[in-house]
Amino acid sequence: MKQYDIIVVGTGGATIVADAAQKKGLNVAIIEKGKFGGTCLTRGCIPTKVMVTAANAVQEVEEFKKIGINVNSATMDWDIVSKRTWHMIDKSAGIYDYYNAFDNVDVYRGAASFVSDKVMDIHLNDGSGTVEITAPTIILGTGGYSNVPNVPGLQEAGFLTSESLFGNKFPKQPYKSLAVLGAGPIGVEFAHVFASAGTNVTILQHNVRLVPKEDADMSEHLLNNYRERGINVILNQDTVEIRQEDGLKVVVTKDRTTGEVTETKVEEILVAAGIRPAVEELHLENTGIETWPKGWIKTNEFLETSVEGIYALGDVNGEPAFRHRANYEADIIAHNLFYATSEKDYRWARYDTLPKVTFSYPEIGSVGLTEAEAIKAGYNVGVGKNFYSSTAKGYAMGINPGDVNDGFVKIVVDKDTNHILGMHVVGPQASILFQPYVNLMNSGITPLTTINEEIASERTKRLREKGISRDMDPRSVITVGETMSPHPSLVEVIMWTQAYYENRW
Ligand SMILES: Cc1cc2nc3c(=O)[nH]c(=O)nc-3n(C[C@H](O)[C@H](O)[C@H](O)COP(=O)(O)OP(=O)(O)OC[C@H]3O[C@@H](n4cnc5c(N)ncnc54)[C@H](O)[C@@H]3O)c2cc1C
Ligand SMILES: NC(=O)c1ccc[n+]([C@@H]2O[C@H](COP(=O)([O-])OP(=O)(O)OC[C@H]3O[C@@H](n4cnc5c(N)ncnc54)[C@H](O)[C@@H]3O)[C@@H](O)[C@H]2O)c1
Repeated sequence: MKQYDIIVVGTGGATIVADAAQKKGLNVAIIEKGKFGGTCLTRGCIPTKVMVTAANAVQEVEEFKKIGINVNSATMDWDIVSKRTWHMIDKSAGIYDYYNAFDNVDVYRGAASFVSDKVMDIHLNDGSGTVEITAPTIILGTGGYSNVPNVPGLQEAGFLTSESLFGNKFPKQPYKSLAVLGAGPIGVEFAHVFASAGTNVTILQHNVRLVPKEDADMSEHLLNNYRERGINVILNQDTVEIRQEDGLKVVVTKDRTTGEVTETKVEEILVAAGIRPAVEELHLENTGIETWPKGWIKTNEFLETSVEGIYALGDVNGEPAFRHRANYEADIIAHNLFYATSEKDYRWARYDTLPKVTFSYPEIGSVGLTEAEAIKAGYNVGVGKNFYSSTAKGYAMGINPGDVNDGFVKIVVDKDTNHILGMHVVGPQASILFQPYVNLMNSGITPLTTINEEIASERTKRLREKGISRDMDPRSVITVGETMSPHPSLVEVIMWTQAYYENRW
């Protein structure tokens, strides 16, 4: 059995740990069963944002008239947008070559499973058999998959998920009509893309709101804008069955309150109903790794699992699923394993300053608690709102009070301390606007906060007992490097100067 210093499973965010280990000269095994680069590059953030950027341009042209620019309506050149999308997905091939070139790295194309706590079997993709390897340190960054609801007739009718859309079902031209099941970030982003490409889009959402994880005011503003531009949104629906009729697919849904039945006849169905963790193939039952009921791997603030030396990061340890969260967690693991100068210098994860962006049109950017969450948490909540139209720049952009696209900013404050609890923006460039608040909320003296107390190596117990804290000096370039910024957004242009300055990644 081949022995390594570290095994890294999955080539999304986990590659940050692999990079650090490689640079330290350790013997590294990287295992990937699918496309190198993981979800974000090959079927998630990057291809969707290439398409969303084109869709944004189509919508922005419509707004030019308001500021005195006469142009014809824009149309999307599907072939060019598709080529640009696949140009990014195909970058995956270079990642294998990159890692394979290092003498101290072995790259395995196959699915990893646990034989016991520190021993893994790799079922090689080429069918040549299995390889057994071991290491004292194992990093699990296996991500997640689309959750496909059990709806009668769905499998028979056929459907898309983000995996198959960016796989063998990528359309040669936009669909004539599309039903999107689910209106989290995936649903509303694809609805925007296809509606901008000329597809007749219907969103069928289970919840009473679009993007229900965001502040309710954001959902309402997005709903008004989607309906205004002709996207058919039907909320509060249970999907009852799918029928096939005249070569089309009929989605039968029922209002969860009134029971009213709606039939939506479309060319294609996109399922965007959340994700589940990629754990089945890992055979965690052969280890002491504990999971939550739906399979997410339990981790603590140091990203440790319940087996010492095994860490889990990114989508596989729970939601919300963001590539910048996976990167942040991987950076913490890499720091603690390879760069920390003493135990006092150890880093830990905090999630109250996690930035979130939904690349809908308009965009939504947020950090921290929603108004409802803050009230539920027992704070003495104060709220402030400001509309784009109240500023000179808003006027210059052609946004007037009362316009359906008059976006706004909502701040949620603890009135007892004046501390910012949350910041929410909906409107043009929302993905950029809220970042100063992420930096502010992430700075100051930060005490270690325990996550999942029962998961604790001896070192973790020691650090918790000591009650260490970290000085997040707001003027320090190191603090910038330890602050998350939403991916993929223009904020990264400024935030990542730190990474290049420090030669961090
Ligand atoms: C359509 C879509 C759009 C998105 N847009 C955004 C966005 O704009 N911004 C954002 O921040 N996030 C976005 N996300 C979420 C983001 O893509 C994920 O949160 C992120 O990619 C997760 O990274 P990860 O490192 O946890 O896992 P992944 O990137 O999923 O990597 C896991 C890898 O592990 C491999 N693997 C799994 N099991 C095994 C095994 N047993 N053996 C070997 N290999 C294995 C998989 O093949 C995969 O390549 C989007 C997701 C989707 C689906
Ligand atoms: N911009 C971004 O950063 C970005 C983009 C896409 C995805 N992501 C992440 O990826 C993950 C998955 O995204 P998502 O949008 O699938 O998940 P989600 O869980 O946020 O949303 C799924 C939505 O589907 C609805 N739903 C569930 N079952 C349904 C059914 N049978 N019929 C109709 N509606 C149903 C739910 O009410 C929910 O609002 C999330 O964690 C998200 O944060 C992030």
